[in-house]
Amino acid sequence: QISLKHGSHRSGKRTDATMQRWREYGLGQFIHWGIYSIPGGGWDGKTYGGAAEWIRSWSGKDAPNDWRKTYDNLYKQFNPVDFNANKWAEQAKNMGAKYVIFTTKHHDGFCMWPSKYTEYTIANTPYKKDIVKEVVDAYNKVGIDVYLYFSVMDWSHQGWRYDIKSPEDSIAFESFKKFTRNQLLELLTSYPSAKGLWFDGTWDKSWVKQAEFADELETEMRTLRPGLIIGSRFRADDFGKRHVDSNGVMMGDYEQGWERNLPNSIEDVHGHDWDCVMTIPDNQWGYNSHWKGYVKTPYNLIEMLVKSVSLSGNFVINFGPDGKGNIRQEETSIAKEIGDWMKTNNEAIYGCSHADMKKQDWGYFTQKGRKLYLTVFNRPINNCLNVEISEKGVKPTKAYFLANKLPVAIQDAGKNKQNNNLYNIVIPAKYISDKPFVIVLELEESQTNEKAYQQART
Ligand SMILES: C[C@@H]1N[C@@H](c2nc3ccccc3[nH]2)[C@H](O)[C@@H]1O
Repeated sequence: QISLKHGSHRSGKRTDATMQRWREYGLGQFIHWGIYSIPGGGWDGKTYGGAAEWIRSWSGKDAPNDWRKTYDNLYKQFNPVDFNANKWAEQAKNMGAKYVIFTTKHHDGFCMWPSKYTEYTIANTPYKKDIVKEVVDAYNKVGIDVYLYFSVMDWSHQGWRYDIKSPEDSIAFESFKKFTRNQLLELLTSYPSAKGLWFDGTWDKSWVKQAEFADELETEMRTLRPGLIIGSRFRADDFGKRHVDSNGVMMGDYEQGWERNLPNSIEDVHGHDWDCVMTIPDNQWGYNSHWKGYVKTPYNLIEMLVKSVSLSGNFVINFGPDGKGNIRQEETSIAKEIGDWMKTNNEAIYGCSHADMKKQDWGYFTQKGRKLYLTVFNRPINNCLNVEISEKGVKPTKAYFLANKLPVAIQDAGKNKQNNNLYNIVIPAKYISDKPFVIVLELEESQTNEKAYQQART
């Protein structure tokens, strides 16, 4: 056990109601929208390969000439005439998202809210109005919780440094730290209904060296907003360790490392709460006019969602509106397809978590109470879903299609060395589905609970 002043201040999951609500979301929407959405990964008719929200950082042959000056003047033309936060919120509601993470400020430093601490904000654009407020109000109105994305790294601020290598760096970075704290307290004060902050841009040495400052700032924010949810990406510990501290204890309230990546087994999760944030194309968060490479289908994304919930995590799908405030057609049709699936099957997602069951090839188990939800992606040729019930002596009581409650047969599938609690759930051969479907398997009360209950009665 290494003695730490600025490591994790809690071990194990948070048990408060606010965090339990977060745990039950299942599906979230990420929105990356900012000045980078104007060029959309290209300029002067040329498109570039990198992640479009990083376009300000491109240079040389990868960017138009004199690009930095051009980029830094783009805000003067930011006027998203098609932006309608209520339309976005409606679409997210229909998709089945329970929370949204919205970019208040990305690495380029442009603020989508009228911050008092810099001129580089929405207030100084033709649009003028407070976009963060419009998004918060619209999403809250339809019952979707809002989380504010905030990039600590801020290329627009004079005091930003990638590392602190001189007294000058140190003085500059002190002004940057003051600015960052001011903006975070400003966001929490201005948007009190925001449930949490999703931090990014915290990997550079300059910030990693601020263990004490970041720890105190986190404490200050949590005091200002009791229940605030902050992930493991915000701060590093006394020795620069991120996400988990030098004693292997997770920092923050949930593991925030699953970016465009998913855990593969419950062992990868280490008992943490976690979210996975995922792009629809390969690696574009901000709007890119020319998606290159593979674009995930609705069913790729639904499988990732079900896999996330089966491993007790949340799955967050990214949308990148264009410079005029339109959500592109590809994203709109994916949202619709996912929403249609969720309307039928969301009972297998909301409030569900990992089931202690052996992973099967046909798909995934999620669980809520004594109900197991079997989401089938790979229907076996013999129509038999193998199920091994891990809880000793616990038997299934009934099985049925979630969609229409029609019963399905449960076959005892004999015994083997490791487990004598094997069953086949038999899908009727005549049942045809071109989409993933869910079978509910209800279990008896667990023996341990039952025994405890009986003892308690005596
Ligand atoms: C949620 C995502 N995090 C940002 C990001 N910047 C990175 C730099 C290096 C490696 C991964 C990165 N992800 C992406 O721009 C997006 O905002």
